Amino acid sequence: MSNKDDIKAFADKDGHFRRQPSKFRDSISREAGAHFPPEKDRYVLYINWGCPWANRTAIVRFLKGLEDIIQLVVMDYEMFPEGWGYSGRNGTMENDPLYGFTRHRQLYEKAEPGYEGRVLVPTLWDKKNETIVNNESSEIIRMFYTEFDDLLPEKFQEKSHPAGGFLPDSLKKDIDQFNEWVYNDINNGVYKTGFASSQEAYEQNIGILFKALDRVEAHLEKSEGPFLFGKHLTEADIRLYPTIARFDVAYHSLFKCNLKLIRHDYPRIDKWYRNIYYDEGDETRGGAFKKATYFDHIKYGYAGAKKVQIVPKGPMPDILAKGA
Ligand SMILES: N[C@@H](CCC(=O)N[C@@H](CS)C(=O)NCC(=O)O)C(=O)O
Repeated sequence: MSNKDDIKAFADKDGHFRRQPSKFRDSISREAGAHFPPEKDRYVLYINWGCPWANRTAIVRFLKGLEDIIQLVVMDYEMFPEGWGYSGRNGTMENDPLYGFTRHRQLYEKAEPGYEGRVLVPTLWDKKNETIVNNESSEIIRMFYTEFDDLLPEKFQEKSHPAGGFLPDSLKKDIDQFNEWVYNDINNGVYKTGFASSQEAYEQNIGILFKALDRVEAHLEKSEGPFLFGKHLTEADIRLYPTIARFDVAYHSLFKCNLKLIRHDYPRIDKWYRNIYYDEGDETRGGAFKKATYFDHIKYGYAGAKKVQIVPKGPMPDILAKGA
């Protein structure tokens, strides 16, 4: 294994972390003749509960009511020497339910013998063609919004969503623009800060990260709320949530993103976050976000990624109470 393949040695020579693009980029499509058409019991979503990118996809699977259509396989939060895998600990699977594999790399090798790229979660697997459809979360969530609608009851279809879908045409441009800086400076910004291997790279990225959080706080001040783009949940909320849910409990300590805490210093972001986490109504389809948030997996997962033996306990509680 070369240094570059080691998740714990992410930064380049100049000290800056640069994320590698995901390799598998096919699509499930409801168009006639599609190679990966939407079908019940055909696709499997592999995740762990620590990973924020995997978290988005699990959230959308719940939000769309796809639980009976797309199988979910939850691996350990621990990164083994060979990468992601199975242990049966903490409610995770004991091994791959399709093939009995103990490491996720074996699935990538089944899809592509001799595979040498990164073994990532989330992974969307096609049981019929025995291959990986896609391992890029931003694309997987968009397939989940629309491509299974013919198999879903009307209430879960995009046309029934009060805003016209999680990515409504009327907001698509604004949400795409919002996603872009949120991805660069926040979702990936925490990694650029946490995996920086020089003081200069760390200080540069932590400044960018907190400026972007200030920008979200200002955005929420102007928006009618309670969501980022108004009265209804959209992709912008789905993509920001996993990072905020990890912020105080993991990034603040383990990734040294410690200029401020969400709960103390960003009242609007914190209110937005708690509203989404605790919601059990129609907007979150009965609590999709809480169901997909496992604080212990997050804390232990990031401690493992940073090779820290002792898992920081605080701040407590993991999330402030509903009406606090
Ligand atoms: N751009 C990808 C990133 C996925 C990703 O980096 N996942 C991490 C876990 S949080 C992973 O599997 N890392 C293993 C590695 O890089 O070797 C996505 O959004 O799906």
